[in-house]
Amino acid sequence: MLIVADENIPLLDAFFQGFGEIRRVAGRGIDRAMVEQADVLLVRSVSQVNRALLEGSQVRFVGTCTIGTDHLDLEYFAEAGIRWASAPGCNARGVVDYVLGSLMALAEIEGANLEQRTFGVVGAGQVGGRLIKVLQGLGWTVKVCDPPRQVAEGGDYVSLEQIIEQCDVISLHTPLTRDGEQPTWHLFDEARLNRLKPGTWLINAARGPVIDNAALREVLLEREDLQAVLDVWEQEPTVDVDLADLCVIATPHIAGYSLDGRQRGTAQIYQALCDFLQQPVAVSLSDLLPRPWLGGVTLDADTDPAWALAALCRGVYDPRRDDADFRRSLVGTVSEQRSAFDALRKHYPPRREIDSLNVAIEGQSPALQQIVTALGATLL
Ligand SMILES: NC(=O)c1ccc[n+]([C@@H]2O[C@H](COP(=O)([O-])OP(=O)(O)OC[C@H]3O[C@@H](n4cnc5c(N)ncnc54)[C@H](O)[C@@H]3O)[C@@H](O)[C@H]2O)c1
Ligand SMILES: O=C(O)[C@H](O)[C@H](O)COP(=O)(O)O
Repeated sequence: MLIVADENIPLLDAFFQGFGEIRRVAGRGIDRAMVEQADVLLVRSVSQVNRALLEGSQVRFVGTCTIGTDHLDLEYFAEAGIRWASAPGCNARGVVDYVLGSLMALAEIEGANLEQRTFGVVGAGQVGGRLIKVLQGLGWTVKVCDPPRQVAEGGDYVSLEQIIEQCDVISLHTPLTRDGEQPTWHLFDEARLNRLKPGTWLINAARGPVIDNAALREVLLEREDLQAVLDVWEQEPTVDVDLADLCVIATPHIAGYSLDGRQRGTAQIYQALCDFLQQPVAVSLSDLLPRPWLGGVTLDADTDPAWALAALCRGVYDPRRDDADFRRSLVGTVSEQRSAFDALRKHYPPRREIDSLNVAIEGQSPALQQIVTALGATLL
């Protein structure tokens, strides 16, 4: 069996060498000739997998080691009888850590009290759902917009217009969709961006085109009160440098790049391939993932809860280092910037998720206990 795989998929050998030959290719440059003889194609989000790539090949299984599936032509797969799998939720916690780290940075930069803000989460799936749980666990006010879930399940949801009118912080966690009842392409267009409440913080760690980037650039130029955090960009790996300059935090699509999340993505696709081939699962991620290394922290019961919250979140992940590296890369020609975008991602340093963190509290402090539990760190 020939497996053609994006070279940036971690643990390829550990999971897949038992199946046959693994041929590594650059994900962004995958072409027909590379996949023609492949039985299995393993990708990440940078490869467009569609009829133009696969027609005439012998590929029967496509696995994307990512949450997002907007780079896959699922209609064509159904028509061609190609089985596919993605990795739902694999790096959702990494994105939550990114959002929390961004909130802590913004609170510091703006001198804002997070407890007094109203949070809006748009998209309550794997990522948004986890984020909502953390924010509610902290006792903060959260409004949620998810029309597909509202229709399917009912529940306590608000409209997008209510989010825009009522929220001080808006975090986007929808898939990128162009069709259907609730398409998200340019969900935040010029009109909606202009209606944001004064002082709104807008965070996009979903997919770039969920926000009209050109419109956002114009609105940010006009409205200095708004703060934007962007991890994803409309024309990745090309970035609108003027827009990046106007963002308070700008990063090269690394929100979900926790070590755990990336390796979990590979493990989920390995399991899906075993299922497709009707083979037993023989390799386990827990045997491969390095032991948690964030270590332990001891908090005195007198520690100020707001300080503890910021310190714990920043200890896990502070996006300002990635922001600085990214801004340094936005020089030279467009082609150099595109290469730098991919290089920052390819050589991304290992980052652990918050459950690697053990927190002990010396003395009795229900407020600190609530914070540690809400964040998902391990309370000793
Ligand atoms: N930046 C990163 O590194 C990174 C990492 C992981 C995931 N992502 C992206 O984050 C997004 C969310 O991922 P997920 O795993 O939570 O997806 P998910 O499919 O689990 O959840 C998405 C939710 O959005 C809702 N939704 C769909 N259309 C909507 C609309 N018009 N308005 C409001 N809600 C809508 C769905 O009902 C669903 O509940 C995806 O775009 C994914 O590709 C980015
Ligand atoms: O969809 C996802 O899982 C994330 O956006 C993921 O982090 C994308 O990473 P990439 O496939 O571009 O390496």
